[in-house]
Amino acid sequence: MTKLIVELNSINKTFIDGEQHHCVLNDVALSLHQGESVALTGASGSGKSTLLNIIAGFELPTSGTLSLLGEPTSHWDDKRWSQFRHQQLGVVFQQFNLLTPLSVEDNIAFPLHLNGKRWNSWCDHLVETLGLLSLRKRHVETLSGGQQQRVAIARALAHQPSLLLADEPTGNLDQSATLEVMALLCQLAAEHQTSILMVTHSLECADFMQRRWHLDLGTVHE
Ligand SMILES: Nc1ncnc2c1ncn2[C@@H]1O[C@H](COP(=O)(O)OP(=O)(O)OP(=O)(O)O)[C@@H](O)[C@H]1O
Repeated sequence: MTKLIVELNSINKTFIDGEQHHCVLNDVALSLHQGESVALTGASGSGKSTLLNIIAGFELPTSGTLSLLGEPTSHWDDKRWSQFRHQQLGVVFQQFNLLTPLSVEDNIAFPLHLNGKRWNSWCDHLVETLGLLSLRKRHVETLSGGQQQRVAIARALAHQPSLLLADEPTGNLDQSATLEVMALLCQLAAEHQTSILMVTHSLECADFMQRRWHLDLGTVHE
């Protein structure tokens, strides 16, 4: 059996808004192994981003346990969370979240700096595969949406993370760019057995993933 990258047990998340208690996740139990890919689907407001935020440590569950790479996170301090995010986690956002004053190359190198690493042959491979070779020195704000999304993917994979969280990574792209970017994302993640958890509203994108988790009324159906 391959390594367990994410394990959620009896996860509950309730947001309190004044007198109102809003239960978003109800007794969620899930596991994601090394190299597996999962599409996370569900209606707007069903809790997809909340689940991603809990796995990335940006939000705490109300109750339940989260283990990452086999380690329970309940006693992790900020330093341990930062270490996990810098070394093991890659994130692709719908709005790219690139560092706009920087070039393509500097954006991709950013996670390497956080880990005390230097540009290497894997980065060259990412740049070439994602069609960014001629754009390396360009400032990211001068690029098209599709080009920026490819930079975001390169940046998320540059440090060879164990886990890639992607929130609607092709939400801003047209149909043909979506299919191309999805295929590249899967190919590159597979090269280092990176597990993927991807939020999507598109069944076409979901089909690129091996499994599907559907969130409905706080519960995940596979
Ligand atoms: N910080 C917060 N405080 C209060 N309620 C919140 C908070 N964050 C999220 N929620 C509520 O939790 C529910 C789930 O939100 P979430 O953003 O996880 O949904 P989603 O499935 O990602 O939606 P979408 O597809 O529209 O992005 C929503 O009803 C939202 O209003």
